[in-house]
Amino acid sequence: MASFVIKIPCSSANIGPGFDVIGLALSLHLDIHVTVEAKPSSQLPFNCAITYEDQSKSVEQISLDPEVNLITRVALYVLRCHNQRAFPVETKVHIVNPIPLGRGLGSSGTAVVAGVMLGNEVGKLGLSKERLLDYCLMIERHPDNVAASLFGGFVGTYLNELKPEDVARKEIPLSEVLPAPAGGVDTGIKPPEPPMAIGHYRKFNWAPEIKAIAIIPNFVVPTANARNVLPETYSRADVVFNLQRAALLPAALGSSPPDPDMIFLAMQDKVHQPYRKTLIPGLTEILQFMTPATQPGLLGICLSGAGPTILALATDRFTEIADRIIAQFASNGISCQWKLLEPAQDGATVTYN
Ligand SMILES: Nc1ncnc2c1ncn2[C@@H]1O[C@H](COP(=O)(O)OP(=O)(O)OP(=O)(O)O)[C@@H](O)[C@H]1O
Ligand SMILES: N[C@@H](CCO)C(=O)O
Repeated sequence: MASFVIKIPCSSANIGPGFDVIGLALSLHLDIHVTVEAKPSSQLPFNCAITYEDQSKSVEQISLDPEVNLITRVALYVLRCHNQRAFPVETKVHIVNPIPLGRGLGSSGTAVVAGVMLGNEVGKLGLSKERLLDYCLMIERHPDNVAASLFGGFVGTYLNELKPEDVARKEIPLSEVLPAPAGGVDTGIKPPEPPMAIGHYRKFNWAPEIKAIAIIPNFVVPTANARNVLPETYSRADVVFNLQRAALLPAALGSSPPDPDMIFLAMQDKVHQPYRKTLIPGLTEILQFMTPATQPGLLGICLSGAGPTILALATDRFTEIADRIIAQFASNGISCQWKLLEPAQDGATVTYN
C-alpha cells in the first residue's frame, strides 16, 4: 500500500497592479491524504473514493464524485493524457480544506494544482513541476494563482507567445479538457495535451518583516463574474500607471527594512480594482482610508485575487488593522473572518508516509 500527503498553499493574485501576473503563496494549505491499496479489482467509480473535510466554513457542497470533483477530475485529465483511464485500484483521497471557496485566496488554483500533483503521483508519471504548470494552465488560464501555489513564494509569471498551432491547442474550450461527467462511464476519448512550456515564473525576494493580513468577507465573488466586469480595452494612461507600479512592486516588497510609502504606492492599481468595486460593498472606502499615514504598521492594501478578500501587508498592529477593515464591512452589513498569514515558500509538496 502506498500512502502520501500532498500539501498545497493558497495564493493571493495580482497584489495591486500585477493583474494576471503576480502571485503570492500563503501559509494556509490544502492537504490531500492519499492511499493506494493495490487491490485486484474495485467497485468504485474510476477506482476512487473521496472524503472531504471542510475547515473553510464555506456553504458550497463539494462533490465526492471523482468525475465531478475539481481535484480528481483534473487528476483524471493528467492520467488520461498518459493513457491511464482511471485511478489505480484502489485509491482513497481524503481532502482537508481550510481555504474559503470563491473569496480571492486562489481556492480553485490550489485545487487545480492538487489535481495535477495527484495525477502525477498516482500515475507515477514523473512530470516536472514546470510541465505540471502547463497542465494547470489548460484549466485555469491565468498563471498567477497556480504558479504561486505550485512553486511557492512571491512570483512574477508570464505566458509564452505560442506558435499558431500551439495557440489553437491552448485555446481548446475547457469542456474538451475536462469533459462533462459521463455518468461514471469512460468515454475512452484522449483529452488534448498541453503545449510545452506555456507558462513561466520567476521568484522575487520577500522582506521577512512583512506579514499578510487576509480579511475574508462572508460572501462569494466567483472569479468568472469578477472577470466579466472588466473592460476589453484600457486607456494608455491606465496601462502606463499599472506598468510603472508593477515594475516597482518586487523591489518594494523585497527590500528590508520595508518602506511603507514606496510599498503603498507600488500596490496601486487601475486595471481591475476600480471595476470590481461594484461587486464588493465598502471596497472604495477601505482602499481610500487605510494608508500608512492613517494606520501605523500598514504598508499597503489591495484586493486579493478577484476578491472579496482584502489583503493588507503590514509589519505590526495586525489586529488593529483587521478590526478597522472589518468595521467598514460591518457598516455595509457584511461580517468577516481574518487570518494572519506569511508567504509559503515551499509551494506544493508530496510526503510519503
Ligand atoms: N478543494 C476544492 N475541491 C473542489 N473544488 C474546489 C476546491 N476549491 C475550490 N473549488 C472550486 O473552485 C470554485 C472557486 O473558484 P473561484 O475561481 O471562483 O474562486 P477562488 O479561486 O477561491 O478565488 P480567486 O481565483 O479570486 O483567488 C469553488 O466554487 C469550487 O467549485
Ligand atoms: N488574476 C486573476 C486572479 C483571480 O483568480 C483575476 O484577478 O481575475
